[in-house]
Amino acid sequence: SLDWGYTDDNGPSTWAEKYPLAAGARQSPVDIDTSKATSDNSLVDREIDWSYPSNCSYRIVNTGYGWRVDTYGDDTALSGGPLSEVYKLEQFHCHWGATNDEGSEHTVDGKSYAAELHLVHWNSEKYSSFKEAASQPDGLAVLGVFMEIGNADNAELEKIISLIPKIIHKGQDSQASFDLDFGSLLPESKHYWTYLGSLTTPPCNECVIWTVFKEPITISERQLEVFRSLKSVGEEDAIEPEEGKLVKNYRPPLPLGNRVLRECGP
Ligand SMILES: CC[C@H](CNC(=O)c1ccc(S(N)(=O)=O)cc1)c1ccc2[nH]ccc2c1
Ligand SMILES: [Zn+2]
Repeated sequence: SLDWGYTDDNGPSTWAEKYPLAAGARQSPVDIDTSKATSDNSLVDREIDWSYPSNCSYRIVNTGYGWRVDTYGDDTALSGGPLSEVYKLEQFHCHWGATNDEGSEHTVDGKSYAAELHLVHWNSEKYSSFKEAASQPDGLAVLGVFMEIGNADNAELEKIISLIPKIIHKGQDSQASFDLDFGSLLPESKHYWTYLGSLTTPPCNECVIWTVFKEPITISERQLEVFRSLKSVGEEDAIEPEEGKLVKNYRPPLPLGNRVLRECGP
């Protein structure tokens, strides 16, 4: 069985047994209590700036915990906002729930969204590899984008969704350099919250500067169902067809504690 996962016997409440960092004081996700967010001048008009060439995505893989698109970071850049250096895009992935009233990892005043997209970057100015950066307090920068159910398909997401039938089982991947307009995967408004946190999956390293956009993007119910058709087990694991489906892969919020939650944007 999986070392960790999202079922009752290996889910988030059990992670600290094997991954002690999961019990730390700087864990993610958190509930964004908007009354606690400070819009101090430290971020005033320090908008977050990103630049991604449309051909930087080269592979989609079923990690057993969801899908992940691997990217060439060379010509990508994330800077500004809470970041002091330029970070490069390493990969992006998504978290979702079994029903549409749950699924995001961060919540806003207790409200969950149907899913949450994570664009994972690393501090290539200070560190020499993603893995090294993942062991540093300012090593990674993750952009969180809420996804809510809309009537129309999200055309950019459809390019990813059309590849999912090729990676139904854990470990399968598809080398597809697909053209993606990241602009459509990010909200129009650059209004965001930011705080210091962690990876939301084991080993839960406390190495992430989180930036969560306030404005959600939309995804259709059909597209979300395709995410839920992924399996957490390999092709060789002979199990019942309905078993092993990745119907949910989100970690519920952890206490913000005495961390500062900053807000920026119009
Ligand atoms: C250090 C962990 C890392 C694997 N995990 C991740 O890269 C990762 C990235 C983002 C998020 S989220 N949901 O917060 O955005 C969660 C996990 C990782 C990277 C390289 C490694 N080499 C050997 C082991 C190993 C583990
Ligand atoms: Zn994530």
